[in-house]
Amino acid sequence: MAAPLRLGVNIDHVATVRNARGGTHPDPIRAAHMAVLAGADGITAHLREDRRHIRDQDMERLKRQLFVPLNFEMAATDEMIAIATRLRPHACCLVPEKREERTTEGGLDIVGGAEHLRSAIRELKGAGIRVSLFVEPEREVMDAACDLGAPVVELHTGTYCEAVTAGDEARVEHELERLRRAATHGASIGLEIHAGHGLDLRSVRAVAAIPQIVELNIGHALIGEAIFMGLDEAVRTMRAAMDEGRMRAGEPAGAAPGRSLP
Ligand SMILES: CC(=O)[C@@H](O)[C@H](O)COP(=O)(O)O
Ligand SMILES: NCC(=O)COP(=O)(O)O
Repeated sequence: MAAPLRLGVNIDHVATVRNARGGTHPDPIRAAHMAVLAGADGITAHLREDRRHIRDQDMERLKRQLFVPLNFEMAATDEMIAIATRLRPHACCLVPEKREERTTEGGLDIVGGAEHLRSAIRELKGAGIRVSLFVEPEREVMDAACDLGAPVVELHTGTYCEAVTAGDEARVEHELERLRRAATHGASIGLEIHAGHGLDLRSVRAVAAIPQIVELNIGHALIGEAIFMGLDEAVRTMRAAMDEGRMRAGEPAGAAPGRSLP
């Protein structure tokens, strides 16, 4: 039987709206608390090098105030590693970052960047942080992540989500199959499998149905829906869609709200 499926709510874009006016409203930490009350199992925040949304103080406050696991997304730079090892969040997800990009454009280059990543992983693990690598859903990438000593991978779902948005059924099936194969192989070699990027109410069920995936991290679509239905309702609706996807595959519903991560 598959493990329960956790929901990590990414609050980056609450900070995007706050920063548009340079003040303190809306507060991403208040949003994090609301998301947890609505059923989020954890909170994800990406401290980008250019601080375009989440800021250092947000990470400090999240670490101090949250009672659920904090997943700190970051590039594997010396600056970010120093911040993370001082804050000691539950988890760090290492992501590729380009200053000019609108959002994360692909998984980490874990072959070209292997030696740098290996030492970043070692340092973060040494601080007691659970490390995950944001990667493309490919078999060789799973093997390389395992070789680097990462206990967790987050499969990049962006390409699959683009196919869903385009209504291209053949591509949707192709991308889903890549995710299924990578999840199956990754779990078989001992990796914990997460997934995320671009997921919304149309795309989430099929990913939730992949039994090896134990955590989904979702942000932009949720915060966008919150404008129309409120954050509480948006999180509950997403949670219900995830559980529906999991159950369709004959698996149990998701984790109970507030359940702690391994
Ligand atoms: C790694 C990932 O898929 C997301 O967290 C993404 O990095 C979000 O970054 P933005 O919120 O800046 O789009
Ligand atoms: N790692 C993915 C994440 O945290 C959320 O990505 P998105 O839903 O904002 O695209």
